[in-house]
Amino acid sequence: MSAEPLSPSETESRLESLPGWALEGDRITRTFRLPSHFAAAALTVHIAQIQDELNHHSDLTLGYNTVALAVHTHSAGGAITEKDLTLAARVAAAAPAHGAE
Ligand SMILES: C[C@H](O)[C@H](O)[C@H]1CNC2=NC(N)=NC(=O)C2=N1
Repeated sequence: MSAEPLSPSETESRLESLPGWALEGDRITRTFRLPSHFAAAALTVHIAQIQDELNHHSDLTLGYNTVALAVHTHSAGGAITEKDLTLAARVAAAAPAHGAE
């Protein structure tokens, strides 16, 4: 998996296939809304599992019924890379089973 920086325009075009994800500053972000606090907490654990499996980690924020991610690649100087898009896709695939929108 490449850790080459993606340009902002390339990132924007790749995010078209990841609904709900957006480029904000130097990170890609998404906030999920869950049916309960417990469901939100469960999603954070699932995301932590995915992140350890990929050895790629977001800033992950648990709210009352929300889970927010902000991702970039530290080892690429904080740029967006393929690793961030892979993590975003894996989280997007896992979230619906937790009732996330
Ligand atoms: C040593 C370990 O491989 C690195 O610290 C990994 C872990 N998780 C990471 N996560 C993110 N987002 N960027 C990285 O560069 C990164 N590097």
